[in-house]
Amino acid sequence: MSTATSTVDPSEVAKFEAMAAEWWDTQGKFKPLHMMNPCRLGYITSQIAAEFGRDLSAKAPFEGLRILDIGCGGGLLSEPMARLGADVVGADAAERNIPVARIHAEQSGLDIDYRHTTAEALADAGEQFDAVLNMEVVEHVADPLSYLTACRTLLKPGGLMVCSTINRNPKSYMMAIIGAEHIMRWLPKGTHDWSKFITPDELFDLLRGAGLDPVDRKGFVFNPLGWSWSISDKDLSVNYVTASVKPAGE
Ligand SMILES: C[S@@+](CC[C@H](N)C(=O)[O-])C[C@H]1O[C@@H](n2cnc3c(N)ncnc32)[C@H](O)[C@@H]1O
Ligand SMILES: [Mg+2]
Repeated sequence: MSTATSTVDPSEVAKFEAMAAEWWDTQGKFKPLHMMNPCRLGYITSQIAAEFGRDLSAKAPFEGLRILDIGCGGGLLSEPMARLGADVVGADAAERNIPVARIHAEQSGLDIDYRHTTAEALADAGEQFDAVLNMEVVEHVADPLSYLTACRTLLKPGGLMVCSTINRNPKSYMMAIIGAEHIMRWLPKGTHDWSKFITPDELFDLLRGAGLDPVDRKGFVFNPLGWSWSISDKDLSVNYVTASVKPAGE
């Protein structure tokens, strides 16, 4: 890895190094992310289309857009962005994720630039993007404000960041830790540290502190009857997502 690694929490990254081989196993440790994917992709694509005036029914609606998937894991979000025509960089602090993501993209006939690096190192190198996907990462970093500030630097003026994480309250402890790790055993015990979860108001404050304008927030809600996820305007009690923009002219 290149230069600064200040916002990387090595113990958090080690958890993902240990699970790297399982990224594309829909029944494996990343089952919750696979189950969430249609729902979160609906949100991400509609936010990007709205910000950049794109028609999602077009053949390659994101053509000409440069998108960074920071904390890309195995590329569960990078791949659909590339399919929509975007020029995608996927970056992750866990080295073992990168070959897993690369091989899967190759097998899928997709050209994605996967790199073992950090937001800080990309920012130091002067890289800039139209959109940054920052999904389920901020609860795993050492210093959320510095990390989000690096992510802001990575956006072009007028660029969009979509950032999701997990709320911090008794219900999120029951659902994301007791439910997902201990009862369903979707994730290894200890994957999430409840104290690192962030409330939506705290995340909006952090985003503003990083110099971004938060413009939207929605909940991702798991429905155990339909075994599916949906978007909610009101229920941000466990999983949620935000959209924010870098002011133009900066
Ligand atoms: C829960 S996974 C989310 C993966 C992907 N964003 C998704 O939603 O499908 C979190 C990922 O963030 C990575 N990560 C953790 N800390 C990071 C950091 N400081 N910089 C970049 N990636 C990081 C981990 O290695 C892991 O792949
Ligand atoms: Mg997480």
